[in-house]
Amino acid sequence: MSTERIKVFKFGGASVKSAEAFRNLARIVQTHGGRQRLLVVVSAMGKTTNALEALLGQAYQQQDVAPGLAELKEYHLQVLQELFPEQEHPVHQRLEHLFELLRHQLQRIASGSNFDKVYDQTVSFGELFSSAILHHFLADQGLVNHLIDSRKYIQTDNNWREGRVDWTWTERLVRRDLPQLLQEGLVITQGFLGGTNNGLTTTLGREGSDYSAAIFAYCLDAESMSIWKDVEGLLNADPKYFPDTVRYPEISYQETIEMAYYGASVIHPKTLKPLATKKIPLYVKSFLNPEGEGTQICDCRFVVTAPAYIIKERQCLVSFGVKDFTFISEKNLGTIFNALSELRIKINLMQNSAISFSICTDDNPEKLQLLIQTLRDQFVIHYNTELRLYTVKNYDAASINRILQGKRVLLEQRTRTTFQLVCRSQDV
Ligand SMILES: Nc1ncnc2c1ncn2[C@@H]1O[C@H](COP(=O)(O)OP(=O)(O)O)[C@@H](O)[C@H]1O
Ligand SMILES: N[C@@H](CC(=O)OP(=O)(O)O)C(=O)O
Repeated sequence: MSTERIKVFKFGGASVKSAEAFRNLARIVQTHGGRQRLLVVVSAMGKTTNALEALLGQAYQQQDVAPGLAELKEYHLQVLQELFPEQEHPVHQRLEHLFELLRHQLQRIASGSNFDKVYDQTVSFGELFSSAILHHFLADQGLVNHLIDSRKYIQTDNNWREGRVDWTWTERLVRRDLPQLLQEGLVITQGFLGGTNNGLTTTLGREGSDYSAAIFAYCLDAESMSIWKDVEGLLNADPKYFPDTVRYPEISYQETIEMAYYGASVIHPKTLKPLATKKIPLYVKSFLNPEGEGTQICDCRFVVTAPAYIIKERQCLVSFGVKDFTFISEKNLGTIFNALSELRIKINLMQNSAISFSICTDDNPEKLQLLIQTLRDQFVIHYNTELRLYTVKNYDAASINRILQGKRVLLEQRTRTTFQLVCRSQDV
């Protein structure tokens, strides 16, 4: 069966946050997608994943989850009520059932259990809710669609909260079933979720639905993938921080991978590799202005039109000093890197001097305490939190001046193309 003309659309939390958002999504599918050969990947509604994380935290500490659960259910039921006013509609029963499963799941959580494993079994409900709603809503709009369970297709190991994809199995399963289903109509599935070979749920990392869509696009040799966002495309900065952004009409995979790596939250960093491998173009489009040109990310030569500004919030700067006035040696560095790798702590920036070594990393208090416990006998460790990491790609004098203005710099680094600095979050 030919898989040539399949397209993949991904809709994030913002594009399914309300009943009106679901209606808008259906219009986009009708106008820009079509009735067949389109795979739609959907994230949890609005901030549902955050709400589920909070519920999980309460359940883990044996606190009462009832009020939070009721609030989350109420949010979903309100949207449901607007989209499906008739009470006999099967979607109502389906959502009731899913919320009952979630309630049981939260009840079962024991305080000593493997937190990361339980996380995946719990936080995954957001996408199960949204995909069930979308499946029924599109069907009611006359858009024939199959709802598939992405946990049965995206196969991962049990690296909880950041499942590593088994590409061979995933490709085999996707190619076995989906081309046929895609000939018959649309296929709807959940972003963010994977499954292990013994039937447990995994997740692919926060905001990982872009990556899910790219995995399906890769396995189906898709013609293109489009991610529908609340911005006009890939911009040179996050408009939530910068009032004067410009859109890149076309940009290379390489440039975008680097932006995502440095923290441009518009695209999950793992998304680009599968697409670049098969040269599948990625369109970043606005669900608020679907006719807009958006951005095409492809195998092109990028001509720099504006420096890119990237901000990573909630950073922590940790410095390791030797205790005996000897220098930081390769052996010392080896010890530090081993501990970081064991604890899965990612380095966002690093720098060494004669007697100390510093890293900038995402602020995670639990992991930081474990790191200190592991290394405190060998190093003097100091840390600062509530920091921000700024990166300017393709910088010039004006962009550096702009970033430096009003900041007390804790650490600064530059290469030929990239300027980075760490400063306090309150220095704006
Ligand atoms: N360089 C950038 N270009 C466009 N948007 C950006 C950029 N950097 C960060 N963003 C932010 O990404 C947001 C969209 O991504 P995200 O919230 O993850 O979407 P969704 O969850 O709906 O998929 C925008 O609202 C914007 O604030
Ligand atoms: N719902 C998950 C996965 C995701 O990708 O969401 P979004 O597309 O809304 O960023 C999260 O919030 O992490």
